[in-house]
Amino acid sequence: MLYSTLSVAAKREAFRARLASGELLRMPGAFNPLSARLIEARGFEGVYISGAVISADLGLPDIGLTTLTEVAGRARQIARMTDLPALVDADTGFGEPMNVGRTVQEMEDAGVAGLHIEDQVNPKRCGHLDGKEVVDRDTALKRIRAAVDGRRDPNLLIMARTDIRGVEGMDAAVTRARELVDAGADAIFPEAMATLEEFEAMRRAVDVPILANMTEFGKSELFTVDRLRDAGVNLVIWPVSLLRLAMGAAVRGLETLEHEGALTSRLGDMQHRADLYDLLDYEGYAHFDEDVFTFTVARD
Ligand SMILES: C[C@](O)(C(=O)O)[C@H](CC(=O)O)C(=O)O
Ligand SMILES: [Mg+2]
Repeated sequence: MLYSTLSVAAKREAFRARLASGELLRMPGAFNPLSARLIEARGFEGVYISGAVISADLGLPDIGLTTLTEVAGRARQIARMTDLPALVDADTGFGEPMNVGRTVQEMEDAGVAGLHIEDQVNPKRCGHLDGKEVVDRDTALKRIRAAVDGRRDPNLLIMARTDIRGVEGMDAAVTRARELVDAGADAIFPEAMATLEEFEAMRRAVDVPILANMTEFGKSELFTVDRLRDAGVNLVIWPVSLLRLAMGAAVRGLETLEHEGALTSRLGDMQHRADLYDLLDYEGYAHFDEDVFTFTVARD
């Protein structure tokens, strides 16, 4: 009922512990608070909060148009709805290194377990598109140092994302990843790795957890969880996948409505009302009503 039953501190601690255990944590992207509930109910280990999804949800492209306030607000709505740890996409940190410090504090207050900050120039773009640019080494490291300085809860996971692979190649990516770890990053998100061998090279390069981005229609081949685990990956995200699936279903549903004038033939594709109510814990609210509001007042 209502929000997560765990405190934010407990979620961060659990996230750190699971990462330290070496298991591979699967974190599908929640496109809204309700889908975070579904991810938890299906037994996944975490929830990813994607910048691309937040932008798309607002009808905007993912080119740095969203503000810190919008992203932190959505992160709060999603993170509070689940007992799972949430990892949020903080893009380039929303400004200069000083802003990055503030971004970290806002995200801490929003209740996420971790966030990632990337080394793209502003305005950023999707990491799987051509023509992106990265900042110089100094600026990239300053962003991470500012993030670490801004953090108040040592259990908040600060992940550095590097986009340099798609710009300067794999050697540069390995060097940048090592430098980001030296600057204080707790984990590395090597963006747009093309092959499993590239993930393995990144695995050998740093001794902190690494993340694999299994976004569709991008630069990376889509590897299974088992193959990523064997390559030594610690976290995997499918950032936009649930939104893509839901939008794909919406397109097909609208087509049916156009052609058939009713959605009867699509009922099997829909989440049943009963399943929605389970997810929302309607029953818990009903009991609450009974226990709290159904009482008799004695008159004498
Ligand atoms: C992970 C990502 O940063 C996101 O915002 O979800 C995107 C995903 C995408 O656009 O497919 C990315 O840059 O990879
Ligand atoms: Mg993003």
